[in-house]
Amino acid sequence: GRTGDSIKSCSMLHTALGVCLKWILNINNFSEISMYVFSFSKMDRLIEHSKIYGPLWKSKFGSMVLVNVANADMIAQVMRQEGRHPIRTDMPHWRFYREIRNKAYGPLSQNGAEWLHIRSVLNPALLKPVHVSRYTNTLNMVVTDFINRATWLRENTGQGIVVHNLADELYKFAFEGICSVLFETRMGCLNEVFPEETQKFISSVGEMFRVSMIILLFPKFLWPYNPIWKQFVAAWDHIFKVADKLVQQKIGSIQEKVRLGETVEGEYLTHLLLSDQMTLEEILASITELLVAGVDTTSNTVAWALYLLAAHPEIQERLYQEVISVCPRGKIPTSDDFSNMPYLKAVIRETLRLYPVVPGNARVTAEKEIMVGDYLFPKRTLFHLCHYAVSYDESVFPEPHAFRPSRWLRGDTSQPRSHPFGSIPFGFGIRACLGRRLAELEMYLLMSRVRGVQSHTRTRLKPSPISATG
Ligand code: HEM
Repeated sequence: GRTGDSIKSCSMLHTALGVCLKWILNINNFSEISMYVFSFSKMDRLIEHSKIYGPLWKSKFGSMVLVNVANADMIAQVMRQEGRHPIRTDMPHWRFYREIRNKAYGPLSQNGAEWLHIRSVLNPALLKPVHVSRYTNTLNMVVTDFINRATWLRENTGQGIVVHNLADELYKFAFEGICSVLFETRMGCLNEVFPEETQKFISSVGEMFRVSMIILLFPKFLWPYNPIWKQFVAAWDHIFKVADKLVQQKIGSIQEKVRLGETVEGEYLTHLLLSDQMTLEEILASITELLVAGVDTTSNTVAWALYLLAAHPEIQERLYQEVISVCPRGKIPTSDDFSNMPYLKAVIRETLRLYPVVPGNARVTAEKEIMVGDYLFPKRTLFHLCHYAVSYDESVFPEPHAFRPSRWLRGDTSQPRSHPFGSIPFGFGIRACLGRRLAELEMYLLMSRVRGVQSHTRTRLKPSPISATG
């Protein structure tokens, strides 16, 4: 639903903007640029380009010149030369918003030594498996609510067979899940009546991302006169307003506990507020950026995984057998159970190879010149690492279009081990995804219990013993 609508409105916007940009700004490659923003089918052009131009070619994005890298060895070369403070892009529009509103920067928008400091504070509670496993109960409650809601929707609006708008429902699930961890608060996204304020918050996040790439196509001096910039600012204002309210609520409840002499316990936000390693403004900025980075990514991956499973009953069956062997009779899984579910992990891993929600990522070599292949690139070269193209390179993954989770099983000797940089859906190195462990836990918890709601695909499935509880 949401994806379909946005693609429709995007293609109109695409045509209109293409004409305006060619005319006003003399930018001719809007189709190529738009593929980053709008759809996967257009991403296939990157594969075509890598076949035509080879593993390294230049292109333009607005006024920026990109060096595209579509070869696993060369991607490894770029990533292994990144210094102590890798830069993705300067994020000038995100930074400009923070400048004019006097806000702090978070892990996505900050660079240099300040970025390293932010990561050193945020990393432990999000990346260490032992810390992340503490969010299991919180997330399991969200999964239970999601399953209840999906079951209700299927029975009441889908003639007992279909859950309509599953992508929307998964988005709400991911939003609720991440808020429950980051703000230690339930937002009510899975309630029968969807809170209006939460809806506005979600719309603002979507709006901010939608216009974010478009702004980059205009020179900075034009931003203040551009209606799109105003939308961008309004969206961020709303995101920060709601995040600020949630953080203030948490501070209020901590103060109340201290006043009553009670022990203050909590998870992520409480931990950040109680340690004095960041100012309140910095905490707010970081939490907000974590939130915007963590919703679409997780929900889209689960949506693709369910779609792929529905098309591959034999893989679905194997997954189901694994899940019930580890969690029989409706046992709710814990994080420890996933070490005995290699196939579930492989299903998610293969989904991320086929549909990496971040199909390519950027690196600016700020600190030194770097060598890629036989070429020496100067400082400040902006590389676009084309992970999507490499994931479909048959010399890296034989039969690259096949959905084959067994590629990722350790014991599977039927195929050669893939190149370590052939598919890196969470990035690599010290600037890699901060939410990886949380996203994986959230996806495994959902996928191991969701079988009973997969009938959105109109495939009749055996009812899950687990969904019967929810
Ligand atoms: C399936 C889910 C996800 C995928 C595939 C994904 C993928 C990525 C990728 C590819 C990057 C860029 C890495 C690089 O440049 O080397 C990234 C960065 C980031 N991700 Fe994720 N992500 C996911 C979920 C999440 C979640 C749930 C959160 C928040 C809890 C999150 C927070 C971040 C942040 C803050 C960064 C920026 C890190 C930095 O610049 O220091 N991500 N993610």
